[in-house]
Amino acid sequence: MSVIPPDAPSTAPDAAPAEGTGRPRIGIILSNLGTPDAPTPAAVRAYLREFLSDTRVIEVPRLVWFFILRLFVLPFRPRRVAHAYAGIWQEDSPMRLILAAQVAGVQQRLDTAFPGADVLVRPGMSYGRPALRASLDELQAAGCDQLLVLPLFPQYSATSSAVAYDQTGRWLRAQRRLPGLQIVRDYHDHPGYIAALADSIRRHWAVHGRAERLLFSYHGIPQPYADKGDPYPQQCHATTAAVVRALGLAEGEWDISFQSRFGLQEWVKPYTSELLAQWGGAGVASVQVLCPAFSADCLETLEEIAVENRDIFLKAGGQRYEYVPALNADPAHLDFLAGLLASRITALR
Ligand SMILES: C=CC1=C(C)c2cc3[nH]c(cc4nc(cc5[nH]c(cc1n2)c(C)c5CCC(=O)O)C(CCC(=O)O)=C4C)c(C)c3C=C
Ligand SMILES: [Fe+2]
Ligand SMILES: [Fe+2]
Repeated sequence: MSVIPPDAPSTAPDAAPAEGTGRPRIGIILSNLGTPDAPTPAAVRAYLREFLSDTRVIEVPRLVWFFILRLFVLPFRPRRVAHAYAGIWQEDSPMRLILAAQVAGVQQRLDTAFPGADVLVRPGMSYGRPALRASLDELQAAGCDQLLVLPLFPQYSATSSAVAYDQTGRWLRAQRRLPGLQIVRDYHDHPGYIAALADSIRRHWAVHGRAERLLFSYHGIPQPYADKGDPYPQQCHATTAAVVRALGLAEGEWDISFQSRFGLQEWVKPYTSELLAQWGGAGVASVQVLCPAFSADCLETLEEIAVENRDIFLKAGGQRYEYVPALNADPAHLDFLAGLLASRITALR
């Protein structure tokens, strides 16, 4: 369970802004969801306990969920999920490795764009390591008095992006000397992001040729969350429409679906696995799947989409299945992210 810091500001003296440069020192956090420390049941259990204790993610009444989580989820799920992580693990979790590469690439681009300026870029996970709040501590200790937080969720959801706001808010609550702060809420229809996605598909086509269908598969959320006003599904549809326009796709050449369903509730539909099974059975021979909600490859893309859903499609009768990788640390993605941040930095100077 995450520990909320005390409301009173810390007794430690806050670092002063950088002196002598005449410019504010700017700290940037690239934030993602978080991932276990190791592909083991113990590490996955610790990760799931923190993640699934967040009321942003699970809206079941606390006492009821306390028992469900401890009696039915944490004793069983970690073993199965750890096995899935073991299948995608590199020297570390892909999400953490990719975030480190994204941070390095954005730092290098901002150093070039703002020569002589003090811009520090750091990674920050909502759950697990490196924690968003620890990176904020680090930036503050380095004297940053202007902070920019960029959650790497292109489409806003209360279950993902809002957690980065919550973590930042908890950190602020414990500070006496507050920095200037901006948080990027979403970039689901930003022309640079749409261009980077469309370009990644064109590059995939250049190597592999085209398939009969292009499927845009997004991480799902429970349908009741959408009914209560979470704009995530609309933003997923808007991203898809913009990429479809950029690629000039015709009706019938593409579709949209939602993956990663968890629990017994109804989630936003159609479900990726059901749609792929239906297509395979209906004679669709080839499909390419893109996951635009994920700025970095992770368990949900490398295992659920690239392995599990491939099996579903091929077993149902499909013949060719390809996953188009996430934007990760592609130069076009890093250029876009650095450009998005540069426009905010310019407004600060
Ligand atoms: C109610 C449960 C969940 C909601 C709502 C949810 C929303 C959501 N998640 C992401 C991005 C990622 N989720 C990832 C893993 C993951 N997600 C859930 C549950 C919900 N997600 C679980 C339980 C897990 C862990 C794996 C498992 O037990 O099945 C990941 C991958 C992390 C990794 O380590 O690789 C990402 C990324 C978004 C964008 C989102 C809402 C839009
Ligand atoms: Fe998730
Ligand atoms: Fe999943």
